[in-house]
Amino acid sequence: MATVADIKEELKKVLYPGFQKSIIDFGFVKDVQVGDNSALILVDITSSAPEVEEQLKKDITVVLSNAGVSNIEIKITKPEAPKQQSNSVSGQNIAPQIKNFVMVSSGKGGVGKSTTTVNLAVAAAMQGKRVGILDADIYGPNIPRMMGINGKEVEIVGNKAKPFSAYGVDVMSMGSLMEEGQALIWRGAMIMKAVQQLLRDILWEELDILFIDMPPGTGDAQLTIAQSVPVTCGINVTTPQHVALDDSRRSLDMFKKLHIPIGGIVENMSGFICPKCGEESDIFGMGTCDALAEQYDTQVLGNLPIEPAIREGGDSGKPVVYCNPESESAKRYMQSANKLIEFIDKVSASASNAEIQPTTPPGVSACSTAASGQKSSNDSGSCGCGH
Ligand SMILES: Nc1ncnc2c1ncn2[C@@H]1O[C@H](COP(=O)(O)OP(=O)(O)OP(=O)(O)O)[C@@H](O)[C@H]1O
Repeated sequence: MATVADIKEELKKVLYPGFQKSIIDFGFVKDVQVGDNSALILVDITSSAPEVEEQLKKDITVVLSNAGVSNIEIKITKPEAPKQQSNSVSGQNIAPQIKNFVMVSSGKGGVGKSTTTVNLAVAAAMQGKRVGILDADIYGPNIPRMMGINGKEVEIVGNKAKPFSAYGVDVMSMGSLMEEGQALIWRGAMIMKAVQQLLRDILWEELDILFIDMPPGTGDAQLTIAQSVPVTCGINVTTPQHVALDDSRRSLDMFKKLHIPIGGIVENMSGFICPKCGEESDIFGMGTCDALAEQYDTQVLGNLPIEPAIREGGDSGKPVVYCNPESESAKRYMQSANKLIEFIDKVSASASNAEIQPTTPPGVSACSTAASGQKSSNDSGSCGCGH
């Protein structure tokens, strides 16, 4: 017969959905009682989402059945879901201690979105702002490497995770919380839950600006963030080629549909600065974002050249803006951050997400019916609701 200690040992295999830690390590298992081939497990969780409870019941049952326990009773207590009227038009903010949220997006991967996030955030911190980075790029969370905190253990305080601190910036990444490759199979409801946890279950201090590095494209994660907090503005990172600009338009259209003010466009890999002679030459094109910015009634925050120092800074966890402040790119990141801060100051007071609140119950996105057992109209992970 399994003892209480045996059962607890087995429960260490049950990870809290969206996190790398087990329900035992989180301290969520409040009581274990064993009888003749039976076990009663009491679990107290912090999420009110029904899909988290469902997932845990399934995982606990599998683990204990495999250990030979046949009669398993699981009781899960959780906080009551926030009340929401079906026709709710009130805005939501699940991280009210943060003054401004900046969503950093790109039409596609590899254009330098994370690099830009890191350098703009560090530049803003160097200008005296209290800054955080939330790496919500679940498909390629590379902020930890770029900020030099790769592989560091997350500190848990109570039921929450403490952000890391690097270059004067608070940082938390999906990459620090989940197993490698774990998110690749995520769809709809799981992505939304994970993204909300990054805002709610992380011990963010009072911040002036939280930069949110989004997964490329326009999907569930973008919509969830926009519904969960009033995003002050969105910025788009793109390379200058016309094919890249087409993808950027989708990303800029998404900001418009989500009622997010567009803070500007960063034209990355705009020309090449030779490390030997310092001369700037055109590779992918330069200045192509000016027309795009005009079309969307916004500004170009900066033109960042291809500069080996930027890539080296990313790979070695030493952001160029901090570690090589005399470089041309560091100066341009500083100017871009300045422009962004000016924009934030202008629109901060009016940031609201009241117009995009879901009319579905909490925990179920207006865009995904996965949690209610129906198949989503768009199973590719992107939002199918027209937003
Ligand atoms: N201006 C630049 N000069 C030189 N290298 C750059 C520049 N911008 C980005 N890079 C390099 O390009 C690579 C891709 O950048 P990054 O990871 O920031 O892109 P991303 O858009 O966030 O990609 P993904 O969304 O796929 O994670 C990195 O190795 C980065 O160091």
